[in-house]
Amino acid sequence: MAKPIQYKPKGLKESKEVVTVYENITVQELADAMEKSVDHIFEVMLYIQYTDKYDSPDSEIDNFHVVKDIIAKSGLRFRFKEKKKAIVKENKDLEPRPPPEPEDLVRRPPVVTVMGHVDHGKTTLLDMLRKTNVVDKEFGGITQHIGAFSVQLASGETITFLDTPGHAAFSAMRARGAHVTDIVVLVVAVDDGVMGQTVECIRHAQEAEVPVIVALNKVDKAPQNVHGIQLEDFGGDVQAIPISALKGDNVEQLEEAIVALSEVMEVKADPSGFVEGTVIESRHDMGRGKLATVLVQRGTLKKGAYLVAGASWAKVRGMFDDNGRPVLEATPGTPIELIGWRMLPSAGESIQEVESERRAKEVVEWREKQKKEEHQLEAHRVVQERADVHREDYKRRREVRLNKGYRRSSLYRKDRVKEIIDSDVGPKLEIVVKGDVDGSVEAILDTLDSYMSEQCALHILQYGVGTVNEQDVEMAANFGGIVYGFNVDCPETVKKLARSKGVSVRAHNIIYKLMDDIREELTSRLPPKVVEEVIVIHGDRMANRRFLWRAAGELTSLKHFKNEVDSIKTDVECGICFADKTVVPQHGDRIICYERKEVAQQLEWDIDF
Ligand SMILES: Nc1nc2c(ncn2[C@@H]2O[C@H](COP(=O)(O)OP(=O)(O)OP(=O)(O)O)[C@@H](O)[C@H]2O)c(=O)[nH]1
Repeated sequence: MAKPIQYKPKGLKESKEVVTVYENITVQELADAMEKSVDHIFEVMLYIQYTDKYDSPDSEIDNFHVVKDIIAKSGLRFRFKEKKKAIVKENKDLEPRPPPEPEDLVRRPPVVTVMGHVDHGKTTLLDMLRKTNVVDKEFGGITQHIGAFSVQLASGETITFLDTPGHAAFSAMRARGAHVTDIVVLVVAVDDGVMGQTVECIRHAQEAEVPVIVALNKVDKAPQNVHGIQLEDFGGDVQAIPISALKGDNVEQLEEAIVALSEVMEVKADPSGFVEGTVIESRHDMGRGKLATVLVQRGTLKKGAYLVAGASWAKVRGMFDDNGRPVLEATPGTPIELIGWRMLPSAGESIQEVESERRAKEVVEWREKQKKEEHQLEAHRVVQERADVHREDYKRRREVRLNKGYRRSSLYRKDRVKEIIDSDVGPKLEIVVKGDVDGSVEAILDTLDSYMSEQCALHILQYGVGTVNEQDVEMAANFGGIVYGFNVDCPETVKKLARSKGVSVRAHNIIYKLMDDIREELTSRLPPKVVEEVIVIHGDRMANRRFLWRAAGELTSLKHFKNEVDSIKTDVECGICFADKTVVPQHGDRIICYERKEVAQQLEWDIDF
């Protein structure tokens, strides 16, 4: 007797889509691999045990059975693959130079920032300090504001002052982690005393661990107040030097105090090797182009050097001091303005010298790429966050809908929750219904209630009376749905929004036409049905037909003697080979051949008006 063959038809199984997965795949990655939404994965997980912990798109699914289950429940098959190791990119950024050897250090000018409360005399003091410069200004150089200037004292010492507006610049530099200032000169007008900004400046200086020298200013105005200034807040031993910035009294004493303090602090730097520095200011000059004031902090800068600052680079074409005079080289502690930038660097950015233009470009490219990747990650994070909010919102709304037991439509009955959710896997139509009056909306919903088929799920996202509005469109957009309006308008602005979101808004004023429209939409979503027709063999030629042995899948070979043939005639002997090699045909087995055809599905819905 012929033994019934029990194998499953392989040929049919092959038609399922295969999802490639790997260990510890995240919810998002699984959704991507399945070409489904993250929501879909979460919903399927509602029906799988021990999945509560996978509650965000970034959650790694560490239980492979869960992954398999999700895929199976979605009507797909899986293939396991080793996760590709993340390619470690070669870091092309610059390495900071190792700290200098103590024997390479030499004294350099201290860098001073002048701070103080508004109107206490910062600008007046800076002007006066500039005037104390003993260096010959015959060159005709006009004092320029470049953000910093050097003052050479009669003693031969040099001090560098930063004159970018007070603490704003100081804070900006600090925010970028630039440690530029060695000493803060805090201007306190004796006629006004310690004020709000004074205290703030002290705090800034203390946080940056920069020592403070107090310039008690305007002593010419109120000399009697000098001893009344309370300096306790300044912490520790703070030098206070009474000056008149306006008249220049004691300004040299202040400079000497700065030099003395810098000696105690051993303000030193290594003038050899590749240059390191900080951008103090940058600007566009009509005539000279892109300019940046740079404070050299290590090495000696020369014309022709290649510098990188942030994501910009320069080949130094020229260097100028604060009097606009060209300089040939700049040693540590020296501020210079330089030209040759491809892009303007920002204040506070640190500068490093590189060996060549090629290297400068490479570093900049690398940094730009890094920045872009960071932006992309950030954008991805924002999108994720929004998706999370959306998902929560969707769950909440669905919960409300289900808890109401949904009087209107059997589509929402609680006992059908699972079906609804499962139906998310298959074809579905999401709609928003708006009508002119209660009665018409009611009539539409009643008619939709008569749709019971499970061929394509029909979800009513929301319904109501009134014109189609933005919210209807947003709702439809979120679910890839369609808005149906019955006897209602759709304002131009809403139409525009719908266009931009790719939402179709359909206006009808005859109810059966609206229903036909919905029926068409439902039908168009049905996948073609695969039917199997038993091929009648009697003497027919069967060219181009595919054979199916129900048990053994497709025929991979059909031979007449030694020749591969397309068909075989009735009563002619032939050799056949099956895809499934595990099947051993037995004497008396019947071979039934099928042809598989795809036919359009008909929607089962008798609309009852
Ligand atoms: N009598 C006297 N007036 C001074 C002295 N120093 C500055 N002033 C005056 O105080 C006023 C304010 O001085 P500025 O140098 O502009 O003060 P500032 O701190 O730079 O002010 P902001 O830039 O607004 O924060 C000006 O009218 C100066 O002339 C001083 O030593 N004696």
